[in-house]
Amino acid sequence: MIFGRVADAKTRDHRPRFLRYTELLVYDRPARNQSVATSSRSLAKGTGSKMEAISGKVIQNMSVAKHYQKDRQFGKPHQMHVSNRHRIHGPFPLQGGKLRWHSTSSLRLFSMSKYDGTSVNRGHLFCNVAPSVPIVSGEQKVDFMKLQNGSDIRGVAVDGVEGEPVTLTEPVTEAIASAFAAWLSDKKKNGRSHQLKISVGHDSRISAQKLQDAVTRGITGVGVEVIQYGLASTPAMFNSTLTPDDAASCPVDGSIMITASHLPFNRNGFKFFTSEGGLGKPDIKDILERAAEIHKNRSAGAKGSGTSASSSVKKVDYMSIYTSDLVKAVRKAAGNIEKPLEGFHIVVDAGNGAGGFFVAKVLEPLGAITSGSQFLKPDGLFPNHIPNPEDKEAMKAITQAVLNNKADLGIIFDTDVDRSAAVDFTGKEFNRNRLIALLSAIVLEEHPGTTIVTDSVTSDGLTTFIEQKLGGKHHRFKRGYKNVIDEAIRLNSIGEESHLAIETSGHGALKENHWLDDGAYLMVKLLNKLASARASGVGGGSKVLNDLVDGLEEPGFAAEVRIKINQNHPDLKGGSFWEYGEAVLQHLENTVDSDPKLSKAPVNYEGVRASGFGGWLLLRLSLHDPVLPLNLEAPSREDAVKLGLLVLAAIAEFPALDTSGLDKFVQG
Ligand SMILES: O=P(O)(O)OC[C@H]1O[C@H](O)[C@H](O)[C@@H](O)[C@@H]1O
Repeated sequence: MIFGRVADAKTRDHRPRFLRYTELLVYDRPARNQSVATSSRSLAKGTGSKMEAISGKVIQNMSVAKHYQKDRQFGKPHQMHVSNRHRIHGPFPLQGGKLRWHSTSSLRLFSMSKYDGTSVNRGHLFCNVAPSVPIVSGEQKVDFMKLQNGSDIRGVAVDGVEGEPVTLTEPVTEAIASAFAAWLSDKKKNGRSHQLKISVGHDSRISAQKLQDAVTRGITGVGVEVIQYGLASTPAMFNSTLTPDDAASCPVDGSIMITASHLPFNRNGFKFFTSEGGLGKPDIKDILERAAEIHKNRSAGAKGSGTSASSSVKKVDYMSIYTSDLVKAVRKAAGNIEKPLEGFHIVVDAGNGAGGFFVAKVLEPLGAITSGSQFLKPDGLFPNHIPNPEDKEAMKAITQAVLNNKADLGIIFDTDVDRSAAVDFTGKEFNRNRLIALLSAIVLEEHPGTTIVTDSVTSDGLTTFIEQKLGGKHHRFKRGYKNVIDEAIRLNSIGEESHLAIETSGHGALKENHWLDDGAYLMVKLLNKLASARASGVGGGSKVLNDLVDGLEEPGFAAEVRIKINQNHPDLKGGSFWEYGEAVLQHLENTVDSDPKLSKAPVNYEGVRASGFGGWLLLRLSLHDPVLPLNLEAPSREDAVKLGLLVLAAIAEFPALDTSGLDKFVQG
């Protein structure tokens, strides 16, 4: 039998306005107890027909015309249909523009994901429908370790982008989920009196449902209970391991969020939590090693997950529970007023990620006017802009919404709501250093003198602001939200009080909120300020927020240039890109030491940071990629170019570096 699937996709990552195409994936679907290989072979051998050519293959580059209405203002449904404008490589059962299929075969067309409110409502088109089964075909060797991305797991979950084959298949996902359950079971084996429970949630990606099903099979297959939250935010998932709630079976023992944050539509991944926080790199490595073993055994015919399912699956509307705490926090800050935001006009841009809940479940119950909010409906193709506060287009979109609606405040989230940024009533962004400055001002009012931990690419002006204006201490640490949070926890453990760990990327965590990395909670801190200022009679609406960052010196010019390391270049001499990058950094450090125009930062935790020409530069190794990101800030572009030229000269003797971006930058 043939099992086919059409996955909707975009031709270019993140670019909503480009042509979309649809791709047909054809898999052999073996009869019960029949191996894929057998099925495939007999199919090919038996008929010699058209089916032979497509047996077991993924047919790519099929362009299916469809009409798609942009969901610019929610409410407009997506439309899609298959027409006769097909460009197919290889035989395909189409006749007169309609899909025709072999009578003994089944074809399932997945239309674009369509969501409604907080519950996922996928539109599936079925032709000669047969129940889908876990796809186990074509899985050869899987390099599980390559799925590790720092403290997350990330992979390709949807076919459709050339050169990016699916790595997060359903069997791989099942194995990872089983491995997490096994890891958790080992961790909790002492003193446990109940059956383990794991909550599972996902963002708006088109592969969410498929992976949620596979994760559920993987967990229940090893006898652990699953509580599905459906569309959720990453911080809500962590919260479910902490906050008691009987109806929701909370706290759960562990939690899995299915997300790839702001990455392109075809990716997906997992974040794992216990009540101790997000799992770190060594835990992820452990889980992937276990998953590889499980997958190997299952592929070799050992009893698979799903077949031994013995535990239950429960569905819970957890976002309602989680958001009620956010609402309570704002009411409390305003002296228990029911609608403390009455009269404030606040627009939200969820970028079609998971953050749309903030309007109906947080702002509206608090009395805010939310008209003009945009892209609240989840759509895993991200048709409007990338849900990412670091993205210029995204920030432009929310800024425009604030100005068009004459709103008091704009709020923007990333896909899974662990990051956020805001825009003030004048259209100025509370993002990067300015967001950190604002949160620092709020936190330092509550905890005078406390240490603010930030990532490494924060500005000199921010340090001056935190230390001289606010009377706090700025601890500029490393890039990476987990690094920043862990450092703040470490400081507290050695007696240095810290209440805020925050990155320029919009990740931020507060001690008062269990060091939960929560974009929604960061915004709640701003709402608290608005509500409490008004409750205490301070006028001026949202200007109270602008006043808090008054005096922050902002650079005239800031840029990040990412310099790639060609891992296949002979100059690496068989070594790793990491070693090569370290050698580049050492060389730059020597150059800085001997250049009177530059002075090395006295305290620095990663890469090389130096001041010069009224600004600063930081060259460091990326956390994940064979890349050396260079950050430059200076009073003017001209000064930043001078810094760039010095770096360019220093790294010229490393031919494995692709300096084209930096060349372009210095040439203007
Ligand atoms: O080191 P880079 O490649 O610039 O990436 C750094 C970023 O990686 C991930 O996206 C993390 O979630 C961020 O916390 C971190 O800032």
